[in-house]
Amino acid sequence: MHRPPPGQYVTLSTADEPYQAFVPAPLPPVPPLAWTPALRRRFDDALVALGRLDAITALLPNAALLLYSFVRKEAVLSSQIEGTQSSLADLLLFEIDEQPGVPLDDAHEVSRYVAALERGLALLRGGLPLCSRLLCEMHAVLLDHPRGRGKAPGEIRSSAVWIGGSRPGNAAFVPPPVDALPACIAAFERFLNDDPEATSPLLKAALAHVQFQTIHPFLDGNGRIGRLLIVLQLVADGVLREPLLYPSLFFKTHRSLYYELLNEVRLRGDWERWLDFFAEGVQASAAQALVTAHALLALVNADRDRIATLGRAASSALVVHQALQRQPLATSTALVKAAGLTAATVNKSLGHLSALGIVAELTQRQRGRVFSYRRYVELLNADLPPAAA
Ligand SMILES: Nc1ncnc2c1ncn2[C@@H]1O[C@H](COP(=O)(O)OP(=O)(O)OP(=O)(O)O)[C@@H](O)[C@H]1O
Repeated sequence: MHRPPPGQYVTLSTADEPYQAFVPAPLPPVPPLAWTPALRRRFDDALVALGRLDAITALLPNAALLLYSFVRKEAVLSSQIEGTQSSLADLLLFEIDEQPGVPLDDAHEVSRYVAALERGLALLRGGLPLCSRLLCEMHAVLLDHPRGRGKAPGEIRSSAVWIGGSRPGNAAFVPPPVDALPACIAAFERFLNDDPEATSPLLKAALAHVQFQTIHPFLDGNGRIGRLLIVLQLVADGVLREPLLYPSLFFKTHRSLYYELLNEVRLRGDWERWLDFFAEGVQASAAQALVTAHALLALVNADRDRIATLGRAASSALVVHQALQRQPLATSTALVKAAGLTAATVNKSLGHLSALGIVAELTQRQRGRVFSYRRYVELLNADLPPAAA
């Protein structure tokens, strides 16, 4: 549906060149959304898929261990949209201080995405509502790496930004000027917290994502903070108990449509096409996460059964196996720490797990050996695009 642009253009200029910046009107959209039966259906399907995904955290005892890897997978994908080349294995290697196959900065940058999500979750669980303070704190963590430090980490921008083009005058889109930011952000915070009216969580996440990108409150990292906000908000609103959803694969796969639909909202007030795309993305991501979760849990259960045949050695090997689910690439030192067993016991267990074909040693070194829970990592990589595999 086409409407007038949901906001106002203001004319500004740099070096005598005029340009127009867009200041979005507060959410929710006016006039109200056109809920066609097809769009309702999309939202229903997405909510059902989210419910199924959420259920695994309650129903399956090992599901909490999935979180570690799922969060990292989302970090890799979201950061690839931004242009980093780090793969999941690179990130896991970086985290254990092993040299990844890509520039260290890339892996470092991706690791900050994981840390930013953890920071946001901790603040949320500590009682802070979704607000600009929380987003700024996450942003400070996200940009805490060599390339990010010059881009005002943790601060609302104090200069103009533009998207597409070499200057505001030839940009595809110029977000609100600095002096309009406080009012835009205050209205955005109110919307996230159901003021002036409650909005159902999935619709809120969809509308908020566009609004956040349109406001572009930071100098850099808006895409990643905006994608993190989707998952955080679903957690804040009780749709998911844990951030198990990774929507960035969908956005990455359909990146030009993603950008086009963000534009269509601003240019023509066409929220409905965006909502349809967003709900499809959430549904597809939740369904994919569920498939991956079941495959991982089936593998873990099958491997547990095989480990149980080890007899007396089984109990220590099961503890190491458990630690490997949290950290599917790990040094033996890290596994000693995680398992709470002696180095000798862990090394013996790793020997058993290698003999069973469950783990593989990657370095062929005597010291600082790195073990991979091979099939587990393969399954996590299964739906990643080739560049990330
Ligand atoms: N035409 C557009 N209108 C509004 N937002 C847009 C448009 N095109 C892109 N965007 C948003 O801007 C984000 C990029 O902003 P920014 O560079 O600050 O974020 P990033 O996290 O560093 O990069 P990326 O999103 O590419 O990972 C895109 O992810 C998208 O969400």
